[in-house]
Amino acid sequence: MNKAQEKPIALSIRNLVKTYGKVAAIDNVSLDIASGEFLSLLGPSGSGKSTILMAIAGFVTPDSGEILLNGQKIDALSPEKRQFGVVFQGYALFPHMSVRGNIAYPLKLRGIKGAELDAQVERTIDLVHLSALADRMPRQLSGGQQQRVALARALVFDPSVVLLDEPLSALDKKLRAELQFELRSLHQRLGTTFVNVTHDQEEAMTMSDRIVILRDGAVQQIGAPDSLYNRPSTRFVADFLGRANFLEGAVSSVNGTELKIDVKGIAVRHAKGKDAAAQGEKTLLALRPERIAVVSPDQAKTSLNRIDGSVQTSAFVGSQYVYVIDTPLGTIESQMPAFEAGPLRQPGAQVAVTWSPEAGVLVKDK
Ligand SMILES: Nc1ncnc2c1ncn2[C@@H]1O[C@H](COP(=O)(O)OP(=O)(O)OP(=O)(O)O)[C@@H](O)[C@H]1O
Repeated sequence: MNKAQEKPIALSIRNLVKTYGKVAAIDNVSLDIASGEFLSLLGPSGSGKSTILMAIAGFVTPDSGEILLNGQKIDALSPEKRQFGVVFQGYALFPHMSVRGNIAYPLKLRGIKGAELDAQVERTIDLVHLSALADRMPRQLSGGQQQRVALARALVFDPSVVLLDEPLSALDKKLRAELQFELRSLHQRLGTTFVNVTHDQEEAMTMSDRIVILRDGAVQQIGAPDSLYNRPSTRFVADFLGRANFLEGAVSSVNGTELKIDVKGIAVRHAKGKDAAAQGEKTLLALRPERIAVVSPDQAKTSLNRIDGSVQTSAFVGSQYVYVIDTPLGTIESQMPAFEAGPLRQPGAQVAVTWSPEAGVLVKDK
């Protein structure tokens, strides 16, 4: 059980279904979101992320199932009555109001005035680092600054839950990375419950306490970023969250701690860990590229799996070398820290590919 799960449940989704014609946009989804948790819904285009978020917000009416906030059903409440903070792509800033005016608006709607209004607005402006820009109009702001205003507008009235739909997708890569970190830091200071929709795996991993992986409207796997990354249960999850090499084979022998897997006639050692598999069983081994080293054939340690091969493609990408190696097991991708790996090996170089029996994880082929 992770830390977030020990906290009280803020939002519960039970058996939610929403179909459009023959498409199940939400296919029987159940989820508990802990109070103070940052949860991301992650999946490819069309997997149902936005529809789930819109159902939570109250803009989409589910066919069946229920949504509870702090144990109370909210299905019949209008979006305004749910009192969530929202940052959606379509929710633009009011162009005729200054930054301060935009941020004050939700408080004015709620009848807050005078010194209380001013104090809450200033506190929120500080929180998102907009003090120097508070009197500007939206058109005088960059994309990232506008996103900060939108976030401040969603936070200013202290909502218990904030819903974010691809809040950073319009920004360039560097700014997106900065704001991901800022949002994470903001969340860690505030302890508000956040539900975030994204199709960007890095963004989900950076910001979230837990990630829900969706496919065709259904939940594939839920977990903390590290547990999903290190222990994906299916090929789809391993492939969607990061990169992976997949080796198909069958168990040729089992001892106390290790399996031997026959992959194209080659014995691959795999430390069982939590993976149980019986002799003869078909297996799919997922191996992250950064767990695979490319070394000179004479350097390979005997304690590791070791396959000879030749470099097909190599690239230097700043912190890492990326290799694609032709081997009798098929092509294998490796990523190695560049600072300790010597010079980049060129296409055609004869090498050995090595990895520890602990490096891989058995996944279901779906
Ligand atoms: N109003 C609608 N009418 C008909 N079909 C819809 C409607 N809204 C969503 N869908 C369908 O439901 C499925 C899920 O859509 P949804 O927008 O929730 O996916 P998503 O994961 O958010 O995708 P994206 O990342 O592209 O925004 C898709 O097949 C989509 O075409």
